[in-house]
Amino acid sequence: MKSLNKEIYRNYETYPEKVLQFGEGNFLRGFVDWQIQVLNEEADFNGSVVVVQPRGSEKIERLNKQDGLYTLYLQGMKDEQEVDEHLVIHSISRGINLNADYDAYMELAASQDLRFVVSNTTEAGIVFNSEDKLEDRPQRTFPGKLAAFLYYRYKAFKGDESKGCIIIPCELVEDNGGKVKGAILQYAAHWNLEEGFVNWIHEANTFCSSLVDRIVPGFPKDSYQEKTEQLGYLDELMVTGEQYHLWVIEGPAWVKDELPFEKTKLNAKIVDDLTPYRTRKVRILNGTHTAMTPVAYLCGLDSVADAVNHKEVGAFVRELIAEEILPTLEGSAEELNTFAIDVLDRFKNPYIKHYLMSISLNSISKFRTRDLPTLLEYVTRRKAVPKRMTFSLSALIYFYKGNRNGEKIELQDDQEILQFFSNLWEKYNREEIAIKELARTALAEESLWGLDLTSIPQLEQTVTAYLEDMEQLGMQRALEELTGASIK
Ligand SMILES: NC(=O)c1ccc[n+]([C@@H]2O[C@H](COP(=O)([O-])OP(=O)(O)OC[C@H]3O[C@@H](n4cnc5c(N)ncnc54)[C@H](O)[C@@H]3O)[C@@H](O)[C@H]2O)c1
Ligand SMILES: O=P(O)(O)OC[C@@H](O)[C@@H](O)[C@H](O)[C@H](O)CO
Repeated sequence: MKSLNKEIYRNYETYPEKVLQFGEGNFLRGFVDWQIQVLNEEADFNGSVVVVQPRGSEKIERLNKQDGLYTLYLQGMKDEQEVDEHLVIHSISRGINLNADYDAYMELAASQDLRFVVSNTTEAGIVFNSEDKLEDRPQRTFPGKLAAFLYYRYKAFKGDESKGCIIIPCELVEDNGGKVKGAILQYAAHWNLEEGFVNWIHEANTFCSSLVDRIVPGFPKDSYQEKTEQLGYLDELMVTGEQYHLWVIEGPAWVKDELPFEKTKLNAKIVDDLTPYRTRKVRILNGTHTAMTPVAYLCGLDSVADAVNHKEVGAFVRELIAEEILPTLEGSAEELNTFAIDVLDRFKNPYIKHYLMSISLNSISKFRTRDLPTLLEYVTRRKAVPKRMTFSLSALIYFYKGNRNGEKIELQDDQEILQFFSNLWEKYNREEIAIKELARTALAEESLWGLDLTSIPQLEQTVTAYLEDMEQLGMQRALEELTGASIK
């Protein structure tokens, strides 16, 4: 069978290269590149995307082998109807392998057409590394690469202020636009770049923070064969995602003229302040994902849909949202409730299999940013610990024991974090410490949570009790004890 490329798929227009994209991952391909295609088709955006890989080069080579083409499945509810559609995305003109062809990257910096930069380099990507040099080909970090790119552009156009870029990071990090700009300025200072460049960064470029929302589980490993037979071609870059999408971009109103979302069916908006959208999404959607994962996985479940459809786990998830997450958020209770109902419907999407293990990646830092604020706010408002969120925290500590019914769990987190928990559970297994001490040591570790959690009244005792239940009864029965208790 042939592979997807422009020999077998020719039916599309090509456009000037207007967007530089840092990241070749599933999310950007299932979200931004699809939106660029819709902007071209419905609003004359007239632009294509050049992709660079923030680290490595293997996926860029695969992208180029397919001439930037790939099949996107969008499956789920749309306007209250079930929709299962797929289309070939052709908005990517090419990928540049920065290790092999850095010159092409420098040439792109001098392009008249280029106007936008987008990125998704995970929570770990927006960083400064003092070892990066301007002369590196390429620099190690994403901001290092972008700082060099913008400097070549500044030089190529002799500081022309009309040649700046609109930079829209998509990383799920607060103030992502400000953080990228801060890192660029740090590189400018570190590399002793001239004041004119720093002024050009401020005056000619617009850094827009953004909030993205679409569940994109990515490559359909369970249904790839079936999909390939239906399509009649091989596609290593196939992506699956839900129908729902929201892109909120914080920036000046004139950005609407350059990104004409309003002329399209896209659920994308340019706003003055994205904070309310972000807090709501991160606490309700991502927070619930992260909080349910260790509980559901240790009950023997593998996907988000399995979890919300399970009697006890589903009830746990719904009560967690209703009783603990929503009451700790600011804003209209009705709007928050509607958003939460939609999120639960999205979790049940029968078309996509969103694996709990993929959500579990870096769970400790995710709990810290997505769930701990709920726990702390609840304690402040109610003067008591939220029992379901505390149960999740206990389940998370239990998950890092690394064992499900005798099978090893492939934990994915920073090496130091994995080592910390492995040492702790080994001490417990050797009977050197009891659960109480294990709970205290884990909760007191500020490097994990950003604060000493034993300072929260009743938290240590509650976590100890839940961990004892988990150890003695197993997760399913420990959960039954909890939900049974909550019904009384
Ligand atoms: N998949 C989703 O449903 C979804 C939805 C919204 C947001 N996100 C965000 O996207 C990220 C995951 O992206 P994905 O789902 O496309 O996964 P992916 O594994 O397909 O892509 C990850 C991308 O991040 C890059 N990357 C990883 N670590 C990096 C680092 N230290 N420095 C620079 N680049 C790095 C990789 O090169 C790759 O381009 C997460 O941070 C998540 O919060 C994902
Ligand atoms: O992608 P992660 O690993 O940061 O988080 C897992 C999920 O919570 C996340 O991917 C959501 O599905 C997404 O943020 C929805 O917009």
